Amino acid sequence: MSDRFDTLLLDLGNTRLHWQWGEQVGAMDADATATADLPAGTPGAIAWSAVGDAESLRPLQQRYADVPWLRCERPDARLLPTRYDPERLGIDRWLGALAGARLSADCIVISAGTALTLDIVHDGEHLGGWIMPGYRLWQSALYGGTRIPRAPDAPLTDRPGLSTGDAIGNGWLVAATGAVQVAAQQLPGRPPLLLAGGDAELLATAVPEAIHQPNLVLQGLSIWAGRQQDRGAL
Ligand SMILES: Nc1ncnc2c1ncn2[C@@H]1O[C@H](COP(=O)(O)OP(=O)(O)O)[C@@H](O)[C@H]1O
Ligand SMILES: CC(C)(COP(=O)(O)O)[C@@H](O)C(=O)NCCC(=O)O
Repeated sequence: MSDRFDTLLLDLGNTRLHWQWGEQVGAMDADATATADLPAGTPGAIAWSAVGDAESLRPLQQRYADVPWLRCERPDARLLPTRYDPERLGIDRWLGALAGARLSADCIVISAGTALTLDIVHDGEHLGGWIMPGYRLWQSALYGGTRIPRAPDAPLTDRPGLSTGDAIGNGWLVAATGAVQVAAQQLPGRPPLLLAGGDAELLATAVPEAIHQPNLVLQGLSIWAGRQQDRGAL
C-alpha cells in the first residue's frame, strides 16, 4: 500500500495534464507527455482522472508500467453526492466540487479552463452547474464560425469594446462575470467563489472576491485517492 505522498496524481484535461506528487505540482501540454518533466524516481501508485479518452497518457503508462494505476472515473456519492447525471458529469467538475465542499459546505466552483464551468455546492451536495466556452474556445468559435478577420488579443476589461480584439475578449469576460453572478445567486448569503483553471487570472480581474484555488481538481483527486487507500484499493 502506498502512502499519500508516494502517490502521483494526474488529471488530464482537454488542453493540459496537471500533476501533483507530494508537495510538487505542475502542468504540461496534454500532447507533450512523452517528454514529461516529472520529478525523478518512481511513485508507489498513480491515481488519475481524465475527461474523455486517455490516449495522451500512454507514454506515462509505459514509463510507470510497474506501478498500480487507479482511475477516478465517476462520481462517488459517498464522498460527494450530485443531482447531475453522474454518467455525464465531467470527472474534473466533480473532483473540483469535492475539493470545494471540503473547503466550504456551500460554494461556487468556477473553472476557467478549456471550457468555463460553474458548479454549485450546497450543504455538501453538488446541485449542478453550467458549461460555457473558455476564453480560447470563445475566440476560436467566433473567428472560426464567422468571417471576422483575426485581430490581436487585447487586455480584458468589462468596458464596451472599441476594436475586434477587445470586443471579443471583453465579450467573454462579461459573459463569464454574468454567469458567476447568476451562479452566486443560487445560494443564500455570499458563498465563497472558488476559482481554478488556466485562465483563472483573466477572470479574477472581473471577480475580485473570488478565491484562487489553482489546484482544486488535484485536491479533489487527493481526497479520492485517500479514500481508496483507506479501503485498501491503492
Ligand atoms: N501555459 C499554458 N499552456 C496552455 N494553456 C494555458 C497556459 N496558461 C494558461 N493557459 C490557458 O488555460 C487554458 C487551459 O486551462 P487548464 O485548466 O490548464 O486546462 P484543462 O482544460 O486541460 O484542464 C487554455 O485554454 C489557455 O487559455
Ligand atoms: C466541461 C468539460 C469539457 C471541462 O473540461 P476542461 O475545460 O476542464 O478540460 C469536462 O468537464 C467534460 O467533458 N464534461 C462532460 C460533460 C458534462 O460535464 O456534462
